[in-house]
Amino acid sequence: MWIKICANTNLEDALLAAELGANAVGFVFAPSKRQVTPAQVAAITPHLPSTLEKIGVFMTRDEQEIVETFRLTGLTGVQLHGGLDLDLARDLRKELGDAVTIIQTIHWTVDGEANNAEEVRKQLRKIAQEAAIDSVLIDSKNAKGAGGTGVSFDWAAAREALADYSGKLIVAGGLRPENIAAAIAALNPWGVDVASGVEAAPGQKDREKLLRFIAGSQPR
Ligand SMILES: O=C(O)c1ccccc1NCC(=O)[C@H](O)[C@H](O)COP(=O)(O)O
Repeated sequence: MWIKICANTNLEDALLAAELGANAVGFVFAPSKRQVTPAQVAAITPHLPSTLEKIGVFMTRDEQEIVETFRLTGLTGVQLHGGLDLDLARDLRKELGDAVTIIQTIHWTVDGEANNAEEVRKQLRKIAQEAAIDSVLIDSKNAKGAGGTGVSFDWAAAREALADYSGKLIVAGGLRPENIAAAIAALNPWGVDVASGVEAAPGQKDREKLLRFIAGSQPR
């Protein structure tokens, strides 16, 4: 199982995630209580293991902003969190080549009347035909935000909509040590991603929670 520990704001937490077995760490450039600047991330990444993936999370669809941040910060991947924009993914692939891992986020709205299953299916069909995208991350969205919500979506309802997608699927949204095994059992993803569920406080990771989350992500 590929494991990404997201929304890191300091070197100690990112190193801890790596030490405990995470495959990737994330840094949020999107507006958030965990938002970091390119300068902060540029100071952190040189001290991380070279084998650890370093993913920047972007809400913007401004290609130049993403490219400049990628080049300045030592990232290995970008997570496109601001909606599906195939042109943006293609342009980033063209500009950054194989050096970048491109993760496309899609959302499951947990409040309101959205027809999530149909929308998710539609987006996955488009993504399946798009070579520029390496993997898909499905995350919860609610009135308060579209990332780091700490709220899980209805896995049973999503299961069917996700089943036809044969690419790399990463599940996020409200995952915690207590529910990670159930999420994996329900959705059989390629990877998992967490931000608030392993924190002691916003932007600060908790060693015990990290340990339990990573242990719970292992196959049984
Ligand atoms: O983590 C944030 O604060 C955040 C804010 C805005 C956009 C994205 C954000 N995080 C991106 C991630 O990949 C998170 O891990 C994912 O949204 C899950 O968060 P959580 O529900 O807190 O585990």
